[in-house]
Amino acid sequence: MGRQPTLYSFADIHSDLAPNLRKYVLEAQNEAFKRHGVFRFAVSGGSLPKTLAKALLPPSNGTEEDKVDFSRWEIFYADERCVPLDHEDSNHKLVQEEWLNKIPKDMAQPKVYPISMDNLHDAQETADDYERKLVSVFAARDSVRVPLFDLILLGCGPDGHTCSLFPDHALLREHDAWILAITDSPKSPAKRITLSLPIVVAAAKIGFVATGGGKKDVLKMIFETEDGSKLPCGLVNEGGGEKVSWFCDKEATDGVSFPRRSSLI
Ligand SMILES: O=C(O)[C@H](O)[C@@H](O)[C@H](O)[C@H](O)COP(=O)(O)O
Repeated sequence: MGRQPTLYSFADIHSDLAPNLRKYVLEAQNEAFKRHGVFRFAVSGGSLPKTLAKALLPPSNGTEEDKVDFSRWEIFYADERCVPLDHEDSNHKLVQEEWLNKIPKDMAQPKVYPISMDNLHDAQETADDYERKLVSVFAARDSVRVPLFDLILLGCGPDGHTCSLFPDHALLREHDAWILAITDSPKSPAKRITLSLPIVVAAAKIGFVATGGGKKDVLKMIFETEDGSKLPCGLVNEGGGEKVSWFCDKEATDGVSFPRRSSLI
């Protein structure tokens, strides 16, 4: 049981899921500050940036635990689409528009590491370039052999994909590279860059945010079936165990019998 992820189910995104997600992210931030003075955080696209903005943009309640100190945040991407960074399909553009650009200008700003799209036609070179970037940022500080993110926040696709790791794809068996290129993604656009599964499960904490009735079938599958445990989200559950938390609403967990919690506050 100790190796199981935690599944939270909230009544409402705005008044319930968002404040709990805030608490979770800030706990991860505070633990990371104690460990090494910075907070290294990776984020993906989809509906997540909007929910993250709901969680993190409201002002602090004044307590030390609730203080967001962006001056010590380093933000990375869990996955990106191979399009220019100002293209409407770009995860970086989405994260900027939904969240980062809304951080009040009189607050310290986080350091953001977008996946450079200077070499749009060569996805592998783009992946290698981001891996070199991670080597320089992480290894310089901690002399680590793998990048240990303090927190990675992910979405869950209706097919069970996460990051740009898709069901049954050969990239799920990649164990050496940190950053992977996919050129045949079943979800458009076909060319994408993604963290590899071993890097995701190495993180100190891994959070999923999955909301809406469109997620209930895949959540039932992930939490309750053998086949679901082999989907990319199921593999993160298996590899990350108790480091994994799911932030869902009641529509997404409708009919899921895996034990649920309704608050971490
Ligand atoms: O680039 C992408 O396509 C996203 O990063 C992708 O992995 C997303 O997180 C899931 O598809 C869930 O998306 P929703 O939260 O919008 O369902």
